[in-house]
Amino acid sequence: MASAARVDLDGNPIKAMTICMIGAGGFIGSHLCEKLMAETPHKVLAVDVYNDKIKHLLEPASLPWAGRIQFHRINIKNDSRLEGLIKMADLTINLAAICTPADYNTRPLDTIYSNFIDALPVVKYCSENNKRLIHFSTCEVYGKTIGSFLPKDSPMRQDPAYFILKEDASPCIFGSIEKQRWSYACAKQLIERLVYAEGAENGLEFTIVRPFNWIGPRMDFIPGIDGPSEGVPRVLACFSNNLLRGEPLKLVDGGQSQRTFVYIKDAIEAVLLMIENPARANGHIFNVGNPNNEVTVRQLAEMMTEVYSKVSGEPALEVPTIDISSKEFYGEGYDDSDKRIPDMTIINTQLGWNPKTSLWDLLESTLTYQHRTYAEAIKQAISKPVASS
Ligand SMILES: NC(=O)c1ccc[n+]([C@@H]2O[C@H](COP(=O)([O-])OP(=O)(O)OC[C@H]3O[C@@H](n4cnc5c(N)ncnc54)[C@H](O)[C@@H]3O)[C@@H](O)[C@H]2O)c1
Ligand SMILES: O=c1ccn([C@@H]2O[C@H](COP(=O)(O)OP(=O)(O)O[C@H]3OC[C@](O)(CO)[C@H]3O)[C@@H](O)[C@H]2O)c(=O)[nH]1
Repeated sequence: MASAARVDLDGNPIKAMTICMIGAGGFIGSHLCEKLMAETPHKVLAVDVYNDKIKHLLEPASLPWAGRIQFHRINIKNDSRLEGLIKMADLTINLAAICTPADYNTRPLDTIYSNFIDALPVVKYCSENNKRLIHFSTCEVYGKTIGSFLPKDSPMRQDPAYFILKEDASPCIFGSIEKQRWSYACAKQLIERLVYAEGAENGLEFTIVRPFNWIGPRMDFIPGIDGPSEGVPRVLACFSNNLLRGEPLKLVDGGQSQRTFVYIKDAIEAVLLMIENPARANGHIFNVGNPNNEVTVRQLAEMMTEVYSKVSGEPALEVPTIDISSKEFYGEGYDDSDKRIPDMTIINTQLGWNPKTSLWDLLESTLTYQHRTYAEAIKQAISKPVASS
């Protein structure tokens, strides 16, 4: 429950605020709403087109935080109520986006509109009404590392200067225009530049968040269960789906790309610090990730296989992985980030935040959730006879 004497990092009392959270019904939004309801006195105006992932916070009316969270079913593309909600709030957090890589090269227009055009009014209303904005960008704005352009056997590839991603120093390196994978990163980069320029020219109080592969319960969907059968979610849900169905995990282009994964609950702590410490967070761009949790995608698949066997009690598959080309898996125009290690200096200095949870531990709690939530539904779906046409 909310404690009476909450203070910020400088020892000042934290005043209760109203937060307009756009995209509140998604993966990150649902965890942020949960945290705000359970541990703070703040009010949330939760904006989204869906609310399935926050239903447990909205009903029943007897919940301890009833009255502090209100759901507004609004598509921000075309709804005049948005400006009113931003005006009512002290802070706006924009999470709304198309952010699944399978969409970037197959629906590049929707991706660019969602990540740039649809975010424009949010920035404009915040700027015009002198309202603070926390905008969610992505680690994908870094694109590829400088090191990836060096010869494979170059010793410079081991030098952190060629791969650590630093908010105020690293360049944004994308592929050619035909590689439409980069439509998302490019749209996110341009909206970051716009937010930054609004800060510089018009005094907008802003914070930009660059999440580095946050994972945990409620991420995306399991195809054919709570999402389209042919849909392709992000890697955690793809691999969870394979494990639940007892089929090999598909390694795109050999699973050689590297990622650092951070537990959603650790990352939400960082966002709460930003919310409650405006003087330390305003004007900054923050990497939020866990540099200690780096693996190749192949290693992730192997670890998830082992953890899933432990939490489900089922034996691991004899052939746990199969290789698939990116063209076959994602289609024409896919490309990839080779490696993503966040520099943590800025978030450390400004907010004193550090991630805590190891990859093994976060996979254990997440796959326990996946098994409890989906195993029975998958069993039933598999045993159902396919309708003849
Ligand atoms: N999860 C990660 O690791 C990660 C990594 C990098 C960046 N991000 C960024 O963080 C943000 C949230 O990501 P997430 O993982 O929670 O994604 P998500 O897809 O689970 O959540 C996005 C939410 O926005 C809503 N939304 C989209 N368009 C909308 C519209 N026009 N009007 C109203 N609502 C709309 C969706 O319905 C969804 O609930 C995104 O901006 C994403 O680019 C996330
Ligand atoms: O079945 C699969 C699915 C994916 N891969 C490969 O895994 C890597 C990671 O994929 P994913 O988590 O889906 O996405 P990215 O990390 O590439 O991009 C995301 O990062 C942040 C964000 O902005 C939002 O979450 C988004 O763009 C990748 O190499 C896939 O090819 C696989 O092998 N098998």
